Amino acid sequence: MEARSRALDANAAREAELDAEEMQNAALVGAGDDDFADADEVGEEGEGDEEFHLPTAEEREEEKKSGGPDIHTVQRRMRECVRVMGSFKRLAAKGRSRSEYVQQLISDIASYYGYNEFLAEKLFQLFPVAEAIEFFEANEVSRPVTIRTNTLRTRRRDLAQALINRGVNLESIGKWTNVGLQVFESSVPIGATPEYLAGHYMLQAASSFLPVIALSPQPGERVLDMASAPGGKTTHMAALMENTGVVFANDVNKARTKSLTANVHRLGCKNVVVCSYDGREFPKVMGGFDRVLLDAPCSGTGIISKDTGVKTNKTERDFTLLSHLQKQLILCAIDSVSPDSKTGGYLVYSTCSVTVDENEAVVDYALRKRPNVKLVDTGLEFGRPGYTNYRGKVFNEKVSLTRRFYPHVHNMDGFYVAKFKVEKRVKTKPRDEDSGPVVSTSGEAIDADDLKFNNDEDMRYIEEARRKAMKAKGLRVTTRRKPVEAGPTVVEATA
Ligand SMILES: C[S@@+](CC[C@H](N)C(=O)[O-])C[C@H]1O[C@@H](n2cnc3c(N)ncnc32)[C@H](O)[C@@H]1O
Repeated sequence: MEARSRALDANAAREAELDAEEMQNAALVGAGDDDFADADEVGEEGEGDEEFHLPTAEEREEEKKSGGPDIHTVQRRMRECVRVMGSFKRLAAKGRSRSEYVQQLISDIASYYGYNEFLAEKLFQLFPVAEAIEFFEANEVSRPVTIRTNTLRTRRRDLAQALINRGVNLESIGKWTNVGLQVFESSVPIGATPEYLAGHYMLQAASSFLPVIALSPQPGERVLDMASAPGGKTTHMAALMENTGVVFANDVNKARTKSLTANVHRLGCKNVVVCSYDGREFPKVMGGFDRVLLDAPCSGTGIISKDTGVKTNKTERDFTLLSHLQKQLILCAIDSVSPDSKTGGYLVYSTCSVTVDENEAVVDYALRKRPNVKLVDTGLEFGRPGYTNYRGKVFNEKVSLTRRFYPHVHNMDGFYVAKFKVEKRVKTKPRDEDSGPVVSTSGEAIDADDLKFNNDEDMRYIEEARRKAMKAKGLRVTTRRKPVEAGPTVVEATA
């Protein structure tokens, strides 16, 4: 009886959630002005004379076999599905479920925008229905060209003047940055002007300014940029530090450190040391930093408008491997920060991806494995709060202090920023001769084993993802492999 009542409560809660989502969708549909947002204007019956029919699973199969529907059918179907899902109870066809509309919509999004269905679904799930369409639409449009003034060489107003004199039409990006300029049009190539060659600016996406602003490195500090090539953020940090202290600019990829070194020289950064280690070797190779930036290797789902290959070249396995690598890197980054730093003791974690696996899940994992760190405000003036509850996963409530940035909301690349304060680890009386339980800064006792990177756990997920990927490709699935100690593949994306 009790269980039944709990189930009814859960159902009612889910219904209420869906109703709220419907209202939000309806508001978005009403507010937007893109192709899909005017769905309601065509009235209760939908558009055109022909009544809309949601294809059955069999009809969808037939459609696929015959080479897929024409673009107008797909467009109309997407509009209709968005409209129906904006007010499901009222508009859905009798006997058809919400998941049938969702499946159809995801499949149409994939074919219309050119994604594989796996990624289309993963990204679709991040937003209410109508907003998801806005996100996919925004990925079809290039973001504004932006540059960052190198304050080691010039002032923004002098740079703006010099470029205007060369026929560049530009404006400041926004109040949140005093070094950014947005280029509207230019009669000269912006990556080859004398000012560019003299290092007066860096061609850099606006979103890339955010983690450095959040980290806020100070003059005289010792800073690590753990994954730094080609150096957009390293050189920004060097400038904020006024060429004092030291920035260790590391990247595992030796070839990429060439462009990093070139940028360091061009921009006149004298406080940068370039090195090439796997980030997972820190802090063994070096530690005790006042601040660390981990601009992690990621899937690049925030920069699809720049790299359209992401639409089709990512599988579930890639996300599992990346999340695994990101978790390993973030623990090493935390351990490289000096909790005794007089001026800092901070880590910023960022990615140019919008998936939860690469962002909130990694941050939440770090909080669980390192009880001596806490999330703090990023200090950024805008951005949506990180998810604390996502599709059944519940994260630490402080994850709401992290920030998400989206192309359709902020007109910049999709991005994620989290800022941690690292405090001292406190040990209580030893359990045996050489090790004792660690307690969190809140005094909670933590099992020492729990602090280690759980390789086996992640390898199980990786193996499962490999099997699924093989199945999806129609390949025969081999017997389950034992977890191996192999380092994950590095999938790169530049911000
Ligand atoms: C998002 S990009 C960094 C962009 C850079 N921060 C910037 O602003 O110009 C990620 C970088 O991580 C590097 N990387 C990948 N795996 C790594 C690892 N295990 N250790 C250190 N760097 C790694 C890649 O070579 C790539 O240059």
